[in-house]
Amino acid sequence: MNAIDNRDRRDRYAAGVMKYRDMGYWQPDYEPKDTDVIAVFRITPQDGVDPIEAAAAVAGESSTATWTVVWTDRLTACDKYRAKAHRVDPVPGSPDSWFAYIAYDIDLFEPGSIANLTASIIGNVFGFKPLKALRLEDMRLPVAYVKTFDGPPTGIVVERERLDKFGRPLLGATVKPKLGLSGRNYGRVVYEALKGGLDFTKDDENINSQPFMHWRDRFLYCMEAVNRAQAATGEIKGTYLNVTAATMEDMYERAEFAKSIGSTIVMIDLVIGYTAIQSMSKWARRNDMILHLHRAGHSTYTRQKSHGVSFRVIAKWMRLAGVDHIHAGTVVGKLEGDPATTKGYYDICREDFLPQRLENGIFFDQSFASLRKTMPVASGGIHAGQMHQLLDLFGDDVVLQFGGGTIGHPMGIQAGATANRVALEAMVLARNEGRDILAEGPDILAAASRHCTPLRQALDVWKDVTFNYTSTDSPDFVPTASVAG
Ligand SMILES: O=C(COP(=O)(O)O)[C@H](O)[C@H](O)COP(=O)(O)O
Ligand SMILES: [Mg+2]
Repeated sequence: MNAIDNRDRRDRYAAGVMKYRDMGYWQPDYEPKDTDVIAVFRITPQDGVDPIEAAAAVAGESSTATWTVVWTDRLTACDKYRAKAHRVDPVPGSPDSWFAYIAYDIDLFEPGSIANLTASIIGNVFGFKPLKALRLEDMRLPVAYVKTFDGPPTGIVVERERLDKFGRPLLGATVKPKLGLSGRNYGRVVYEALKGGLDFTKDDENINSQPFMHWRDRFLYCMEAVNRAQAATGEIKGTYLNVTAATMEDMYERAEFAKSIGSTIVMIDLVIGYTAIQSMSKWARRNDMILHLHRAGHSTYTRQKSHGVSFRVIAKWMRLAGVDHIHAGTVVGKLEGDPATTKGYYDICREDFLPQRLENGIFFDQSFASLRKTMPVASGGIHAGQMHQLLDLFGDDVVLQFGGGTIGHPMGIQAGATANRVALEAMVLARNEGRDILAEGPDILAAASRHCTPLRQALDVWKDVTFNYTSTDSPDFVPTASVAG
């Protein structure tokens, strides 16, 4: 039944409770418009709940509906404003769950607001009783909507120009231990790591302004370290100063101070929320600063296939919201990261037009309408012995970040940084010479380590360290045939 039938039926607006599919939220013949937002959810209905009714309910509750018929619908262009579930496919290998496609008219969303988009799409529906679980797998964001966002303030191309570094991944390190260092000792770590060969160091997600180190101490000692390392090496260096704080006023104060003492980059955590992220993005754009986003907290809702929001959706939202860097996984390191799924995240950050790639979890063609590109960051339990795999997986436009894998080096932080820089340059050279770095990687590293003691020591300590566990979030292929309504 389509929306027109609904309007014509006298019983459509009789008071009482009616199935969502009968209220017009299931329209199997609906052809999404180019300007529609489309979401694909993985729905796991409660036992006995029809998947089509469940899909219609998600469409209803994420757009205009409530649990009972309301006559005030008739005061609106309700056919237009109702989200339309239009396709439901079984999830292969998972008999209890279904992929439901839902189209939303663009007029349902305020331009340029992730807060508004998410208040609809992930607002009420995740707690809906007829569903055991619900996951937002992917979204098609129409060009007309993408164009209402500013996107990354700096982007990959301009970041490289400011750094004057091209043709290789950038190298970074998260300062460790995460908590407890004084400002002066913290600055020492930054200096050693940058002097030894890294491009960036960074604050960890939970370093803000604690009793052991107030933020101004950290910023001042870090910038002294950056300036000294730049002078010593003749290269541009940076350190991501985490401005995450309790209020926007505090974050602006910290960001202004970072800029005033010469930092090129500031950092925020995902936990500050979408509106705060967009505000900091506007600030970074006005102030010619690179904005680094640490995705702290994301695994609470991205990691399980059956419930939550895929990180590929968060990555799309963050490119629109406008961050220059985003943590996107390592595949080989200590944290969750299926190779195919992770490739999808990297493509979202770096492509201007991303075609549907079901094997990478990408359900839709997606144009980014010339928004600048976000630099993905590979971080979490990586070391020099994996350099061939990292370069093969991620290519050049990535920051490879070795925290423990720099600071834990047996001969010290500078040696750890040198090991990573030499391993990277040896691998880039081998790749550029046309060698098969994946197959020959260990030999290439071993050869480079003959002339670089720090690299030899790094390989001796870490070369056998791997994190081989089953991924919790791999793509499920989607059949082309849909279930008839
Ligand atoms: O502190 C680290 C890594 O330190 P180390 O290099 O010592 O393991 C970061 O918080 C993680 O990368 C976050 O994870 P993700 O990057 O997946 O968001
Ligand atoms: Mg961390």
